[in-house]
Amino acid sequence: MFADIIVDVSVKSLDRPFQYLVPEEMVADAVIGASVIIPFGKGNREMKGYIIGLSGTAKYDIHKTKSILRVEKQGVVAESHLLSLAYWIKENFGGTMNDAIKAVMPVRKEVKEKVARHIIPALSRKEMEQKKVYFEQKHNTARARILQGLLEQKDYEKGAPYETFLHRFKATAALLKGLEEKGILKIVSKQIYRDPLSDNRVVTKAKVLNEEQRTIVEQFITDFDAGIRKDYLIHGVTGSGKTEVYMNLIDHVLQKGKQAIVLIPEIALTFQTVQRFYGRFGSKVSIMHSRLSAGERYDQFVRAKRGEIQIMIGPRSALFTPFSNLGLIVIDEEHESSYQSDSPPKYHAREVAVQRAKMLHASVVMGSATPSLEAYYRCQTGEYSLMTLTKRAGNAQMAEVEIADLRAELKARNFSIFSRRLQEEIKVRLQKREQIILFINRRGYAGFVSCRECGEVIQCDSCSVAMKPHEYKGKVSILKCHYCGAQKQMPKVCPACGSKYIGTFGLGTQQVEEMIHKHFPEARVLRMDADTTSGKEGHSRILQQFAQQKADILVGTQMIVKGHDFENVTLVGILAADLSLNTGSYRAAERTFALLAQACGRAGRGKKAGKVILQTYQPDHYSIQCAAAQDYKAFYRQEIAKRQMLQYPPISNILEVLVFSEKEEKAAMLAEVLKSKTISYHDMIVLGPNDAPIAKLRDVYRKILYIRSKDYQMLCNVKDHFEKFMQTSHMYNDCRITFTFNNES
Ligand SMILES: Nc1ncnc2c1ncn2[C@@H]1O[C@H](COP(=O)(O)OP(=O)(O)OP(=O)(O)O)[C@@H](O)[C@H]1O
Ligand SMILES: [Zn+2]
Ligand SMILES: [Zn+2]
Repeated sequence: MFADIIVDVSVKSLDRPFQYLVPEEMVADAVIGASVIIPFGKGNREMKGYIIGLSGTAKYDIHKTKSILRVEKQGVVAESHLLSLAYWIKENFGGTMNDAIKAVMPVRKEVKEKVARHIIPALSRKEMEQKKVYFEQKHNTARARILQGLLEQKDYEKGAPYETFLHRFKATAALLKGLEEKGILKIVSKQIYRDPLSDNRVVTKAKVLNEEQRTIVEQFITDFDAGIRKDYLIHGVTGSGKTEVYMNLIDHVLQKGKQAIVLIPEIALTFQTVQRFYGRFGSKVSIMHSRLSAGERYDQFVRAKRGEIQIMIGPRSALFTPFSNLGLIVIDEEHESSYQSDSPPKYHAREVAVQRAKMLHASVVMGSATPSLEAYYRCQTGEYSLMTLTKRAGNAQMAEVEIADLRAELKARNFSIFSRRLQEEIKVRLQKREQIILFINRRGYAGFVSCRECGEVIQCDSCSVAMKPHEYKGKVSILKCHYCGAQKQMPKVCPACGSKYIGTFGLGTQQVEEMIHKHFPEARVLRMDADTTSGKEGHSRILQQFAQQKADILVGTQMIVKGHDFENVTLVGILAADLSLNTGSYRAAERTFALLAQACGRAGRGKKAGKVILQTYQPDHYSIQCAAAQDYKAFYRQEIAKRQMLQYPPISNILEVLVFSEKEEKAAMLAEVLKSKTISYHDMIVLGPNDAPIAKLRDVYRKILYIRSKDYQMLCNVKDHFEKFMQTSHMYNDCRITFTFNNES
């Protein structure tokens, strides 16, 4: 037998299968997905590889075909469908096959499987009792004691650890072995897993669903039981009880003997969310997150593969949990940009989930209060099925939102970062001992030029995105569009109103904390940003303190708007709502709307009514207006029209090609060469090459090309074409390229 093997190196020139002979004694273990050690290259260096195919015929001279040295038995063998999925990822998102295999396989570095011995009864309880009495009558106290020990166990069938018998019941190895030989008990080896969920489980009962929730659950169940699998999108306003719906769907899928994966953004993976699933499903659930060690993560995959858990919760990577009978993939907060991988293969979890579900005849349920334009657009075209939750669950009302116009504050000579209305409201809440969240929109911090008097932002005339200031000798002199490369001089006065209050500015969390202490010295403040959350549990520690009402005000960046549920929060202040409108990305309006609508959704989730003050320099912008009205559909209509006009995704597709080299001329030259190769393709718009937004990183220069086409497959062809070129042209050996399709950030 012969095996096709991918070598474990992410080098483009080795990115093809190599054929090896499978020695007779390894045939049983050399299955597709197994990892193997092979002699590679002229020196026959021992390398690791993965079997991706098997066949009976040799492709090359059989006398020259080398043999596999050994099959690594430790570890999970990737399901063969996961390998097909890896291939699909490579084809659709770029990167090497090795990168893709790595993405779908659990890490197995530094893994030592812990094995412990366990004693289980080999007789029924009744027989065991009779045997015990028999030994007692024979005055064989040691044996009787051990049998008594087995009978005492809470769960008789499960027995107890070997050690327990040695210590508590004073057994000896010989004694236990003797009893095993007599067929009274069994000594088994069990693998010990690291379980990331602690045992302090609070059991939570399922809630009685409201009508909207029930409708969704019923529709899903009807489809599911009829064998219909679909990709659904639940558009449910903040606090509408989506999580409760997911749990009911999962419950049904589990009852049908299938398993479920729940994707949630890493940042939302707090004790709160996990506790809800754990409370409902107990030990059927496992989690995956970046703070687990490689070994712990690996263990979770092993448990899934052996059928010991039925639900896996985690970020992107949990998508590849090797369940044997997957029925459902839930993607919570579907709009989150963290679902796109930022290292090769730069796949999008939404697309991969849909593909994996298709391969396994499973359903996908996405949910969001602010769906991505992609997902909602696909509901319009009929690709996804739309389901909606229009009301907050359990009687809570949507918060009332007020816009505070910062231009007017400036006119009234209020130079504070808090508008007058926000100051009033903070005072009231502090008096009432209700809690406050102050949210600073730090996306796009200081990365654009705007007017403090009229709110005008300097934009590129042809791309409709904010232009990026470029510093020269510590001063901003020119502005550049990073899509098309257009340049403008830094204006001295505002082109719209003539004001001289024009420039770059931003706001930090620390600064806000200081201002609170100045304005409201009695307030207890918690700050949540990259500095305060660096520790292992920093994140959840702060949230927990706030939930226990140990502070009046929580100040933070985007990380505080994600899916948290604090019932005593009645005021949310959004300090610089429009900063993120100006990141220079075509997704800026979408990101801003989502961030603001989610932030508004944090207020008034309990019995008390909520209020939001949204401070902005651009009160008329549709992102701000629609977020304040918490009107997703109105936002979608305007945004999709803009995407249509400018041919941005989801109407069209954008392939971003990054070219890296330590020599700037070399990177620029390669980018030009690649651009020239696109001439043979039709209906394609190529922008650039330009400096990438980060033009130089760790002494490596980065040039960027944007290629737009309505036809995704055509962009994949271009990618293949570029990859082939890179493999064959030695001139650019010192350069590297990566691809990103329809960038999410
Ligand atoms: N049927 C119900 N009856 C009573 N309370 C409910 C019901 N469903 C959900 N809830 C409660 O409503 C609150 C909001 O629910 P949940 O967090 O699931 O909403 P969500 O849609 O996920 O919100 P977000 O998108 O803002 O994170 C929770 O406290 C939840 O326990
Ligand atoms: Zn102006
Ligand atoms: Zn431009």
